[in-house]
Order: sequence, then structure tokens, then C-alpha cells
Amino acid sequence: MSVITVAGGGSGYTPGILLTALKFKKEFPISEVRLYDIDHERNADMGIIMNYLFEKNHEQIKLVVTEDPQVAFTGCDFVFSQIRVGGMKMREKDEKIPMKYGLVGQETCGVGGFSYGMRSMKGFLKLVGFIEKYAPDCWILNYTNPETIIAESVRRQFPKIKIVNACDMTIGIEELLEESFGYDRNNFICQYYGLNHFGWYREIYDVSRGKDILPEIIEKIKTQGFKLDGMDPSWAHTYGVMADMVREFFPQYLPNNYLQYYLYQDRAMEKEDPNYTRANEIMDGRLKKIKDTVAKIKENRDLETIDYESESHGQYIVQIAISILHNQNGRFMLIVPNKGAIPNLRQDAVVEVPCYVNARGIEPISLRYDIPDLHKGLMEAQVASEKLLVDAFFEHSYQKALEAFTLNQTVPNATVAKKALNDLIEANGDYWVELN
Ligand SMILES: NC(=O)c1ccc[n+]([C@@H]2O[C@H](COP(=O)([O-])OP(=O)(O)OC[C@H]3O[C@@H](n4cnc5c(N)ncnc54)[C@H](O)[C@@H]3O)[C@@H](O)[C@H]2O)c1
Ligand SMILES: O=P(O)(O)OC[C@H]1O[C@H](O[C@H]2[C@H](O)[C@@H](O)[C@@H](O)O[C@@H]2CO)[C@H](O)[C@@H](O)[C@@H]1O
Ligand SMILES: [Mn+2]
Repeated sequence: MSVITVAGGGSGYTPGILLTALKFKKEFPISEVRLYDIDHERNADMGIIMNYLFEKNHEQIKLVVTEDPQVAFTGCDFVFSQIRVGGMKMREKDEKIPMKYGLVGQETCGVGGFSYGMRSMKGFLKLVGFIEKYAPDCWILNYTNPETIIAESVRRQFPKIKIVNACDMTIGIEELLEESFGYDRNNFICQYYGLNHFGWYREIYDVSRGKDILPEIIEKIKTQGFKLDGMDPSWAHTYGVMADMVREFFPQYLPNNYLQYYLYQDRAMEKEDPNYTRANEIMDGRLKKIKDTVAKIKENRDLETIDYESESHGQYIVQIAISILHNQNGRFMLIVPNKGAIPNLRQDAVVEVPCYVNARGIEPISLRYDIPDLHKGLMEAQVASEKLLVDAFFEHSYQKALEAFTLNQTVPNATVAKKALNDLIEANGDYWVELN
């Protein structure tokens, strides 16, 4: 039986992950769940929700809600980490401040993502320190963003820690292909490569048809487009721009939707309201839902409307845990040190590629082929900018931060890079390390 700790327990993703774990209790039996957070109210709220959901499912699982890292991590087997350092209010600043300078404002991309990355490194590395102290043998299954920057900083400071860095975006894209064109992604063997939120599908082999169906998919995107009706408007716009990337510019590969922020900033930002961004949508959506649910439980009303359920975000990370526990060699897109997986990209890059996961950990799969110059050029520059940001963090270097901002592939010149950097330094205060 496993003891699992959710770091960032107050997250709206917690129910989906834990309900998924319950769905797979045969392969992943759990004796205890601990919610760990630094925000008492967020953690307590989620404790009320999870206690209700465990009771509703007649689950006899010990639930601990704590802000004490020693209580949270001592003896745990898995940590599911999903923290947002600075919360949604700082995400709002990450999204709005860059737009003042005509730059992309986004959670994980552009200088907004760099602002988040500087906060996230400081908070996440402290968290990993607790885990190394209280549960050195556990597995950290990490969703905390920005994934490439987190992965690089952990690789430098905790080279021995057992961590898996995962992103659910490729799952979201493959589910979009299912919903739009009737495929079953369980039949897919995907050749995908990139940085996190900065990648391309080169092949989607469909085992039920014995062939690569990517050319057929590209044709359907060009002629039919994706099925977007009923989708969250923010995501519908994103996938609409992704289809245009294929249709109007680069039809050879299926791009990750986040490339819109690097290749089509005008299109990506056309829908943005500088006064009401994605962070505001989430505050009025996912976060409000948590509060509403707690009220229903406390007042014992409308319980049938509580609709948290297992979904792909949770399934992905739980399947990774099961693949470790049962030495399954499951195949997952993970964020790992390159070390030759992409042969013609710098070895020390942190990349997102297919990996096997077993009891020994992660085994990246070599692509065996060189990637094209367009992708290599974009990735080499972005990798360098992200490494400079991690250098800036560890060296407390303003100069390295300015170089990172200038080289970020969403930034046109050093002048605007410096203005945005100085503004974000002020906005972040102690959330960032001091830069000299
Ligand atoms: N990798 C992926 O593909 C993927 C997918 C979805 C979400 N995410 C990431 O998961 C994280 C959570 O997203 P969310 O929308 O639920 O955020 P959220 O703000 O709603 O919840 C995050 C929780 O983390 C807590 N927290 C903040 N700093 C902490 C710290 N130092 N220690 C412990 N807890 C801390 C907050 O109090 C909050 O309860 C974010 O980093 C987000 O970017 C990643
Ligand atoms: O804007 P958000 O906070 O709703 O989502 C940002 C995340 O988007 C991607 O992940 C999921 C997302 O978590 C889920 O809510 C849904 O919208 O589908 C997305 C793709 O599966 C992205 O991978 C994460 O890194 C972002 O944090
Ligand atoms: Mn992601």
C-alpha cells in the first residue's frame, strides 16, 4: 500500500488525481493521502472536498491535511507535486505586465513564463529540499511548471533525486485528434520531440492500421479543422491558431499549440484582453468552483452537482506511478536531459521526448534521426535562453537574466527585454532571488 503526498494540495487538480488513483486501486493501492500546502485555507478547503469524495466512494483512506513538511513527507512513497508559487495573483501579473511592452503575456511562455520560472525555482527547490530530507527514496511525480526550467534547476541542485517531470499537453492534443477525427489514442505510438510547450509530432503510428497516420491527420486539419464547439473559448482559440499554423505555414509536422506564442504572436494575442487574462478566467472558474463546492458540502446542499472526476490530467501521472510500481515500461512523453535522444541538439538541453518508465526510473528513447533546421534553430536559441535564466537564478545575476530575457524567442530586442525584466523584478519582490 502506498502513502502519497500531494504538494500543492489546494490545487483544483487534486480531486482529479486522487479520484484517478482510486480508480486504479488494484494496481495502485493507497493507505494514506496527505495534502501539503503553504496556504492553510486552500489546503483546508481541499481537505473538505477530498474527505467528502472519499466518503462518497466509501474509501477507507487516511487523509492528512498539513502545512508541516515533516508530517507531509516522512515515509511517503510518492509525491504528486503541483505548486503554483505566488498563486494566481502573480500569474495574472505574469500575463499582464509583458503586454504593457507589446510582448506575449502567458503562464509558461515568454517573459511571463520566465517571471513564473524564477518564482517557481525558488519555491520548488525548497520543496525538493524538504523531500530529500524527509523522504529521500520517494518518487516525485511533478506537474509544477514551467517544466523545462524546473527540470533544469532540479537537475543542477538535486542530481540524485528521483523525479519525473510530466506535461499533459500532448495528452490534450491527442484527445483533440480523437474528438475531432474519431481516432483512438490508445492505438497511437507517437514520435514527438521538443522542449516543454515547444515541440512537434513527427509521426503518429496507428497500430490498428499499421501505418503512420500523421499525413492523413494533417490533411484533415487543413480541410476540416478541429472540432471546437463546446470548448472553453480560450482553448478553442488556441487550437484554432494551431490549425492555422498547419494550414497556412508549416504542414509537415503537427505543432504543439504553445508554439503559437513563438511563431504567431499576433494571432496568439489577438484575443487577449489586457485587463482580463487567463488567470482571471481561472480565478472566476476553477478557483471559484473550489469555494462553491466547499459551501455545498458544509451546507449539505446540491451535492449531486459536485462533478469532480478522474480525467486525463490525473490519469497520466497515476499511470506513470503504476508503471514504476509494476515495472511496466509504459511509454510517456517526459521532460528529461537530452543526452543524445535528439542527436543534433545540444546534449545538455532538457527536452520533451518519448520515454519508457519502469522500476529503475525513466529511459528516454532516442529519436535516431536529426531534427530539421527550423526546429533545431528555434530550440537551440530557446534552450540557451532558459539555461541563462537558470544561471541567473543560481548566480543571482541580473546580467544573465537580461541575456535570458533578450534571447527568449518571444522577445524582439534588448530594449524591451530590459524594460520588461525591470518591471517584473519589481512586481515579484521576494518571490525571486535577488539579482545583482
Ligand atoms: N505540467 C503540466 O502539464 C501542468 C498541467 C496543469 C497544471 N500544471 C501546473 O500545476 C500547478 C498547479 O496549477 P493550479 O492551476 O492548480 O494552481 P493553483 O494556484 O490553483 O494551486 C496551486 C497550489 O499550490 C500551493 N502552493 C504554492 N506554493 C507552494 C509551496 N511552496 N509549497 C506547497 N504548496 C504551494 C498554492 O497554495 C495552491 O494551493 C501549476 O504549477 C501549474 O502550472 C502543470
Ligand atoms: O490555463 P489553465 O490553468 O487551465 O491550463 C494551463 C495548463 O494547460 C495545459 O494543461 C492542461 C490543463 O491543465 C487542463 O486544464 C486542460 O485545459 O487541458 C490542458 C492540456 O491538457 C498545459 O499542459 C499546462 O502546462 C498548463 O499549466
Ligand atoms: Mn504542460
